[in-house]
Amino acid sequence: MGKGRTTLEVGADGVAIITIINPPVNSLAFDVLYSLRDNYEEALRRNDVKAIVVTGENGKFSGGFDISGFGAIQEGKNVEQSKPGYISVDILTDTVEAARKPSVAAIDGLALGGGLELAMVCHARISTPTAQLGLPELQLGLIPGFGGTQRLPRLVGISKGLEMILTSKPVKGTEAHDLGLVDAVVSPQELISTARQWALDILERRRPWVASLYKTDKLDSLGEAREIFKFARAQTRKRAPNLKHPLVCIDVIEEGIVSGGRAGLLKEYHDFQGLVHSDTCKSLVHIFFAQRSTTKVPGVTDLGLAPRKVRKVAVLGGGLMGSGIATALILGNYPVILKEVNEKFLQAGIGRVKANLQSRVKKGKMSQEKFDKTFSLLKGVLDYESFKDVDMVIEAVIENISLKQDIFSDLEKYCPPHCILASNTSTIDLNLIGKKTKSQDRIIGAHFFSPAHVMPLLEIVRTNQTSPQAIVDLLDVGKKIRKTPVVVGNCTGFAVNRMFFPYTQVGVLLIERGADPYQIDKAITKFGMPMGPFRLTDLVGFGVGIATATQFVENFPERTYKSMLIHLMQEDKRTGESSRKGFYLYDDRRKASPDPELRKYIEKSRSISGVTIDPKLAKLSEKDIVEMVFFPVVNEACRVFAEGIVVKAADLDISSVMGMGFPPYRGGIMFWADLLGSKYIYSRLEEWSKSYGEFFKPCAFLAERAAKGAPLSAPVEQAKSRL
Ligand SMILES: C[C@H](O)CC(=O)SCCNC(=O)CCNC(=O)[C@H](O)C(C)(C)COP(=O)(O)OP(=O)(O)OC[C@H]1O[C@@H](n2cnc3c(N)ncnc32)[C@H](O)[C@@H]1OP(=O)(O)O
Repeated sequence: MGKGRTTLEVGADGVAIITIINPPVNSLAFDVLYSLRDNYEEALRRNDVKAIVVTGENGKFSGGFDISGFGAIQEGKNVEQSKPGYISVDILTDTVEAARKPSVAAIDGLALGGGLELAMVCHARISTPTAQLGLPELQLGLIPGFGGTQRLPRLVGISKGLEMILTSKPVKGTEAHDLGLVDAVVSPQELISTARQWALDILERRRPWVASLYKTDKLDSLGEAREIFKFARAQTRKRAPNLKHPLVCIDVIEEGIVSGGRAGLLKEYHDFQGLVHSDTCKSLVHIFFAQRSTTKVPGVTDLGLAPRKVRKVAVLGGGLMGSGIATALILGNYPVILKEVNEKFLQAGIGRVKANLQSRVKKGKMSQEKFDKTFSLLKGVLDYESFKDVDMVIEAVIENISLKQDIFSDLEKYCPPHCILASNTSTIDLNLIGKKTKSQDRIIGAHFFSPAHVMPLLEIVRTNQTSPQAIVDLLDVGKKIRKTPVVVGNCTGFAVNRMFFPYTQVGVLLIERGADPYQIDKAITKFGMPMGPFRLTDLVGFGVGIATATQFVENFPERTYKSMLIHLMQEDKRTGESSRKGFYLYDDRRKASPDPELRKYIEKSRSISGVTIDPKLAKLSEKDIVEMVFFPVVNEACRVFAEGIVVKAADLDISSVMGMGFPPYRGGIMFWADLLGSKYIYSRLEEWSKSYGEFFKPCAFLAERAAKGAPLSAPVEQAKSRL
């Protein structure tokens, strides 16, 4: 705290350079903003200053408002509250933009959120070609709060401005130039000198002196603008039906277009204040930091170990997972050797990797040149000959213990002694996999989610013997291939599959007792999940579903729900989406529709389970459905946390969001649960366990936290010490 500031340096040419200094991203904390104000006032006062250039230290303009400062605002601690719109109106608009000395922003690296808003207040912007410029505030459940809703549409037009804000996607300096957001693009070496000269040129009227808030040339007529807003609202409602803040944002932009930029600024300030206190904002800010904290593992990443360089990776198995992993690795610029057992399988694997890359080319996400370069990083092999210089192996063969044991013992022979030996297993104990080797310290799980080149999560599974160095190395590789790695302990299902096994099981329990499967899926997707439990089971396929469920039934017999429903359907050659029949019927375009036939399977499995219809379950409210489906998930998440499978509750939040599609704007499973309260969740589970059995029984950890009224996400030690 208190490390952020700006500096002022006045050159012989009369240009004052104000530099933002607040590592690592020069975020605009309150101390930085007040320092900026003081420097500005000084520059405006001093006779030797004719013009001003604003820039950021270390090649980064600014990553925006200091996100860690939102906590203080939420608690009502900031000074800004005393004067509405103080920063946006008093400092940025009435001091910087209205100054009688011109300002130019010199942008390198990034100008995001408040950073870009500060740049837009300046009278011109010079950028490097690769700088990232954008307003990503909506990703935090907010709207731009320093005038971005007003100035961006005035600089780039309403449609483009809306698009940039609603998608939160930044543009590069070159595109920003084409859009009119920046005035010139130059190399980093020329940035400051060009900005200096530009500022003097503005002063001497050789360049236009533009106050963006009053710019109108890019604005559409009022009638056209209203149409654009109408369309944007309809799109937004469809894309994000549970979110209010994108609609608030459109209202704020519209206010400025209808009533003028200053009125827009005031509405922006007012609405921003409301949103910053919303659960959505709290949840998304939590996710922002939780995602960045997964790589901070006590006892591992605090030992001062540097990741070793991984020059070459071998992937064993070219099936769906192996080829996806190989794709992710070559996309991250790692040379990969893909090993298969015969030429046919090898060619199929290489073909899959190629298809994965080609689909990027087709979607315009990758150039042909980049495709050629990336694909050339892949080499197929049939033996271990070329394994002598690999630094990491990721095994992704079928789930067969003895096969994997043999493979790992071969790997120990053929790979160099420092090589990390990773397995992508999702079910087999890593200690068993490494049983025939003496390399337990370098055996580690690298659990990717399918499709591995798309899904963002990577579970890094450590055993009691995995060395911290191996974990640090895999964390680094994970980051380089753009995954969010979560370090987890070795147990059935690890974090994601373990906490989510009740998700599908509870669905079956409920429909056997009379609940409607389609109503359940509807309520769950309305809550924000990409799919309800039944649609998901269809997608995964009944074969995989039964195999996974068997693991959990064997390991946790007391709390798994045993039903014959899926088996009965499978016997009738219904295997889910791939057979076009599961809980739903599927047409040629994978569109799912309810199947009246389902009833007969449910009736049969009901009688095998020996349960009866409970009329209460036939008319569950949406709220009840959500709670009955997710509280057992919370219960299992509590067990995972209490057992130390993850080091902090936030890791479960990230695992649930990135591994299962839990809505990020609800903050992840544990954060969401804490908003509802441990007592409430406990009491509901307790009540259901009396009516519907052990499946719902709250675990000891949950009972303990509920008894104390303590949050579920409080650190485990801390909770224990309170006992
Ligand atoms: C009023 C205004 O309109 C409101 C706002 O401005 S809201 C803020 C808008 N800005 C943003 O949303 C940008 C958020 N940041 C990012 O997207 C990315 O961090 C980035 C693109 C700037 C950099 O990405 P990358 O290089 O991958 O580094 P990343 O690991 O994300 O961040 C580096 C560190 O900076 C921190 N950080 C990044 N942006 C920050 C911010 N705006 N405030 C506080 N900390 C920030 C991260 O927490 C991380 O800290 P750590 O090392 O202790 O974990």
